Amino acid sequence: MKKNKVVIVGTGMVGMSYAYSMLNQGTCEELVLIDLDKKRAEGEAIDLNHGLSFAPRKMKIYAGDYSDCKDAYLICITAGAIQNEGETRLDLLHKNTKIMRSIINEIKKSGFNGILLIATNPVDIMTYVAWKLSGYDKSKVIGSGTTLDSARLRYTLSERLDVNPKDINAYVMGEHGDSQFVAWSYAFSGVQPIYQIASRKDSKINFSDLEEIEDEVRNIAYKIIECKKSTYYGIGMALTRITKAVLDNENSVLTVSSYLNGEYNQDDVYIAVPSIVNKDGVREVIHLALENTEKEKLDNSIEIMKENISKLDI
Ligand SMILES: NC(=O)C1=CN([C@@H]2O[C@H](COP(=O)(O)OP(=O)(O)OC[C@H]3O[C@@H](n4cnc5c(N)ncnc54)[C@H](O)[C@@H]3O)[C@@H](O)[C@H]2O)C=CC1
Ligand SMILES: CC(=O)C(=O)O
Repeated sequence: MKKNKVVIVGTGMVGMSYAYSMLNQGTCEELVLIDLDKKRAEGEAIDLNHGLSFAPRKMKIYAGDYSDCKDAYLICITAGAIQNEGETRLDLLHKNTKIMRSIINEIKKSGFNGILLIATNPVDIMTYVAWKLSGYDKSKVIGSGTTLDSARLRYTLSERLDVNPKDINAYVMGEHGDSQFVAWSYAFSGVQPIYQIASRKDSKINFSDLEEIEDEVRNIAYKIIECKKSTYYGIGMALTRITKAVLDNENSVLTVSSYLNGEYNQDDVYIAVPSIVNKDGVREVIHLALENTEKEKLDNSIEIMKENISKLDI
């Protein structure tokens, strides 16, 4: 296995935003692009290569096929249908399960033995599907989960509080979808709990603002889709962040879709919870002592995931 080789399956808007972000950050040494539309992947590879003189490191970028998966360290699947205006991510369930099945079959045939990162929606369920069909280790199959939503939350809070988003430690948990929620009891601006900030009379935010922010973060993808049909830069950078955590063996805390095996008193489901990510994938699921209402929201998300999984023939 090559330690710095990444394959992207799906060179649409999400796949290419991810590739462009990795090129700009110098995240890997070798990058392979695979798509059903081979010509598209070929054109994207040529275009990216023309940016190499401006990139922070040398990279080998080319359009390939599934035989290139064999020695890759990480494969990210970004192939799949997108939501039409008004559709939820869950509306993509059957279409994208079919696509996922065909891709996983090919990846398995290649002899791949690395980390599988899923972005295709509905991402928590697609991660479960990828795991189930591949038979790979639970910890080596990861979904992007609410990494993007947590970044949206950090940005929104940073704007309201006028604090660098990097200093906001706050997490969106549960489904990457309509039932997601913010774990406010674990949200901090620097060293200050957000609850404490919201309870101060002279504060920039109050408790009703927190509800508004949570709602905004939950629904912002719908607004982007209404404005420009799909979202891709944010997820491209979120996927780069996760990839870096794996390739650099970072042990970083990210809200990826992780397999629950007793944590939060739940099992046999992938859902977004803070997890420690390193070279082995998810090293550890962090089991937070959530407030009762937060735990109910997590359970609700999990119920929705399980109900939808039960509709699938996998
Ligand atoms: N997890 C997250 O936070 C986010 C997930 N997404 C999801 O990412 C997925 C991709 O979105 P976009 O890139 O905008 O779509 P897109 O339509 O721009 O690209 C999809 C690509 O997948 C390819 N493809 C389809 N079936 C394939 C197969 N069997 N094998 C190989 N390639 C195949 C298509 O040829 C196309 O190039 C969607 O499901 C979308 O909902 C989008 C944004 C955020
Ligand atoms: C489309 C999508 O899943 C997002 O932007 O959150």
